[in-house]
This record gives sequence, C-alpha cells and structure tokens, in this order.
Amino acid sequence: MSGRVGVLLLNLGGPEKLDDVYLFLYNLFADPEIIRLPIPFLQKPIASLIAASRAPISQENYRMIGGGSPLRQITEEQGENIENVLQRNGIEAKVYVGMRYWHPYTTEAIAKIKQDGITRLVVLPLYPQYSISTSGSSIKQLDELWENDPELQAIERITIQSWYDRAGYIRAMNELIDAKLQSFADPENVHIFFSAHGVPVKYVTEYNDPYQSEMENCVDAIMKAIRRDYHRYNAHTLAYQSRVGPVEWLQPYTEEAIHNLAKRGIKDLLVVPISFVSEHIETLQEIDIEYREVAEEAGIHNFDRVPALNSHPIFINDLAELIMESLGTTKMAAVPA
Ligand SMILES: C=CC1=C(C)c2cc3[nH]c(cc4nc(cc5[nH]c(cc1n2)c(C)c5CCC(=O)O)C(CCC(=O)O)=C4C)c(C)c3C=C
Ligand SMILES: [Fe+2]
Ligand SMILES: [Fe+2]
Repeated sequence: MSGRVGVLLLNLGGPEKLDDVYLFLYNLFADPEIIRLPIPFLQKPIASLIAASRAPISQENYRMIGGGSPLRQITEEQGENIENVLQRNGIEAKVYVGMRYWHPYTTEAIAKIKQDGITRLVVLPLYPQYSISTSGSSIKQLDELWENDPELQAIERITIQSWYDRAGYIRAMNELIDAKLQSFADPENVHIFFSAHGVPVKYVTEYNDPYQSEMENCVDAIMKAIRRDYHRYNAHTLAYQSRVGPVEWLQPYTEEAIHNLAKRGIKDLLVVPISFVSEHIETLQEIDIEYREVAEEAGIHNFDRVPALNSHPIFINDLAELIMESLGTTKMAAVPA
C-alpha cells in the first residue's frame, strides 16, 4: 500500500484530575453541538456559567471514581491494540487519539499527523451510534480544520460515521452479556436493561439526529444475537441516562424505568451500557453507584452491570477489520485466543 497510513480515533475526553473538571465542562458546553444557543456570541459566557454551576457536582462524581476519568488511558490502549492487529495483518499504520474536550485534543493529534507525513487517514469515532452531539461534533471540527489548511487537504481522509451494526461488535457485546447472565441464579429471568447516554429530544425531532433509531436498531441486533447464539429469551428495556439541564431528553429515563420495573416485581436486573465502548464516569459512578442504589431501594436486590468493551479482543479485531475495509484491504488474520 502506498503512502503513510494513519488512523485517528475520535473520542470525548475526560478530566484527568479534579482541577481539570471546570475547564473540561467549559469546553463541552462551549460546543454548539452540545448546547445550541440562538445567539452565538453568548455561547462562551453561558458555557462558563453552566460549567461553574455544574463543576462541584461533577467534581464530586469524579472524586467517587478515583479523582479523574479513565478515558484517556483506555482509549490509548485501544489505539495500541488496534495498531498491533493492523500490523499482524500487514498494515503499517500509526494510530492517533483525538479527544473533543480534553487532552490529547484533536488539534494535538492533527499536528502529529502532519508532522509524521501521513498521506491516508481513516477517521474512526469511538461511538458505535452516530449523534450530532458526539461523532457529528468531532467530524465537524475536522471539516473546519480541513477547510482552512491546504496541507490537510492533501491527505486522503476516509471518515467512518457509525458502526453499531458490525457483526464483531455485536458478537463481543453478546458474549459480555451472556457471561454476566450466567452469574445469576436464573439467567432466563434476568431483565436486560440497556442504558444509553441521552440527548435532548429535539435533536431527534428537530435536527434529525439518527442517534435514537441507530440505538434502537443496535439493541435489536444484540437481542437477536443473544436469542440466536445462546437461546436466551430474556425481557429487555432501552432507557436513557445522564440527563443534564431543564429540557426534555429522550425517554424513558433510566431512573424512572428502574422504578417501573421494580413495581412490576423484577428482582434481577443486568444493566448494559450501550452508547460508549469504554468505562467512564457514567458507568463507574452513575450506573454502579447511583442506579444501583435506586434499584436496591426499589427492591431490585440482584443488580449487576456488563463491563464496557474497552480492549475486548473480538471488538478490537472488528475495529481493525473496519479500518482495513475502509482502506480497501479486507484479509484478516485469525483472532488470537
Ligand atoms: C454517546 C455518548 C454521549 C452522548 C450522546 C452525549 C451527549 C451529551 N452529553 C452532554 C453533557 C455531558 N456529558 C458529560 C460526560 C460524558 N458524556 C459522554 C458521552 C456522551 N454524551 C461521556 C462518555 C462522558 C464522560 C467522560 C468521562 O469523563 O469519563 C458531562 C460531564 C460529566 C457530568 O458532569 O455529568 C456532561 C455535562 C450533553 C448536554 C449531551 C447532548 C447534547
Ligand atoms: Fe455526555
Ligand atoms: Fe452523570
């Protein structure tokens, strides 16, 4: 293959220590794809007000998970593992990590990509489902960087939008879910509870965000695989977590859905984080601490959570395969045991 190949993994980023929290939140709220204000010049002052008012709660949450987000470390490990699988398949590619709201920022990754003389670049957002607020925001930032830089325009850029329906990703999720189901006394009677990060409802109804429909299709594909591969016919729910601010977000909200299941007498609940492939604050704090407490108080005593994929070998292999397909080379070596 001619030229120097690069892969840019896009992700959200997270504060590495408590002192980073305010600036991380400011970066997040200053993004018009996260909060759309009708008057653009108010974006930054309003972002600093919201960041200042949210920082104490957010800092307390990060304190509960050890004082910072594990996202950078997990994403860098995913990058190294993808690079190794590509190499085993004869592709010399350098993998870069570009975060939207914290280090290593996307601009830092792009500076390295230019320095390394990359000529073909596969851009892979680490969000299985596309949302305007996540992959969309990161891709928009890249489009703006490209628009203003002839050096970048000389790089062939292949941008993947979403990949929630990939067979390897579904298989890896399926395996993680079944492994947890087997730890319950009666696996068939466990309620499988998919908890996705929410978005304001108007993203879907007014801005045509495909996020909700991709999420529903993704959950359907995973449940179908569980039925096909393991002959398990568990009941399931899809709900949305992490709502912030006064507007309506996608429903049902995770907390309310847990209450409703408890009222129906459900005792065994397995939560599956679905919109994000790494452990982060919403899995480690919101699900493992807050929602576990909600469930237990409501009478659901057998509460467990499926781990995030992180560097699950089937998942990493599938991402490498996706990259190879994007580059026009599809031959894959077998997954190591
Ligand atoms: C697919 C995943 C995500 C979507 C969609 C998403 C939309 C979205 N998020 C906010 C506000 C916040 N998000 C925060 C943290 C955060 N968000 C995601 C993922 C998605 N967000 C992740 C993985 C993380 C955590 C990163 C980490 O540190 O581990 C936060 C900060 C944390 C907090 O204070 O709760 C906010 C705020 C909005 C408004 C939004 C859609 C418009
Ligand atoms: Fe978020
Ligand atoms: Fe949260």
